Amino acid sequence: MNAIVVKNLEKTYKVYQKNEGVFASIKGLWHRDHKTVHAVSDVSFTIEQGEMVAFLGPNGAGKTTTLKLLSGLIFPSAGTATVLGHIPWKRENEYRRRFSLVMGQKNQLWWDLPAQESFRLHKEIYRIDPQEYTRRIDELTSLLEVRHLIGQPVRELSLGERMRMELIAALLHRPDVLLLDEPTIGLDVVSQRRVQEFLKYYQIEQKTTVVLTSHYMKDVEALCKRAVIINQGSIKHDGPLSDILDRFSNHKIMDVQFDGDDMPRDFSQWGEVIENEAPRVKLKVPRNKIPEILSSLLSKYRILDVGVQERPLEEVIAEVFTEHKEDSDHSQNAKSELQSTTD
Ligand SMILES: Nc1ncnc2c1ncn2[C@@H]1O[C@H](COP(=O)(O)OP(=O)(O)OP(=O)(O)O)[C@@H](O)[C@H]1O
Repeated sequence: MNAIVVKNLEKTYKVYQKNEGVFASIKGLWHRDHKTVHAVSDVSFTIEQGEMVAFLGPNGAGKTTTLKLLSGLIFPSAGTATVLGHIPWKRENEYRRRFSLVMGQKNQLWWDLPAQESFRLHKEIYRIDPQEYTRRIDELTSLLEVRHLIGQPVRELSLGERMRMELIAALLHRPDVLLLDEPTIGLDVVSQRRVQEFLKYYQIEQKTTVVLTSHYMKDVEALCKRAVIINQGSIKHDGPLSDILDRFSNHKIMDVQFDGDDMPRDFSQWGEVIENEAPRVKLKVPRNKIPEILSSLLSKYRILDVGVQERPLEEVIAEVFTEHKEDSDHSQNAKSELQSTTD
């Protein structure tokens, strides 16, 4: 059953353009120039109940805007979306009780008070039974290892501790849908790992539907099987995470261990050297040429060991983003060229 259904969703903003100079400022009093920003244009996807999906894209791609639309914080310019059968921007109380939005860059807890005061407020807002509340606080604080910190003002907590408190506040009412916008941003590797492990455990236990945006591919690899890639407001890929490597990476990494000095000086005919710690070399090789390269190397050199790996997801995704940016830059250039020839 689908938990989230998004169809042709659009969000445009009209942004005031202020030109430089005194004259332009005075002119701006009478006449204002505007430009239209297409934060999200024609986005469609569905997410099944209990699925955990990565929502990926470069800066400014439209991820946060989509999550804000799904939370009902903003209204769309066009299109529809339902989350658990509710239209988010109708802001029905029943819907508010069933989802949570966590933004890594925004503090939702009271800064000067201990986290437990914010938790108590959530208890009242969501009308959580007192016994159930105590049970959930116990469970969440011990899973996230912050039980000893709930009496300390939030401003005194480290970023990682605060983020864990934010997650507790978001999960106290047991939402069926959890929207996570960069939940591990700025955290050190240990805190990131802790948050990942917690989310993995919690999602399996509670079967919560989760949409996760993260620039940190370790989060994505650890937590999600499916990825939706958005760039410049529209969806570029939607499918299993493993497909991204198949679809977008034409290369693999070949790790070759030569026998002592019996190795080539120049590898250019086989591939690009990624790492050379002679007698061990890592080569980026075309995916479809692996058997050919291997037999060529084996026929010329004594090789002790060979391994073939996928390229790091991080690298491939970064390339996908750049490719789409270049595509769009090219089409933009083509459009302006066309414009100038037709003018
Ligand atoms: N309130 C707003 N007014 C005008 N433009 C906006 C507004 N909110 C977002 N935008 C623009 O919409 C586009 C998408 O922004 P959004 O915050 O959704 O991107 P994002 O994918 O979340 O990026 P990041 O990874 O940097 O957080 C950007 O170009 C941004 O400048």
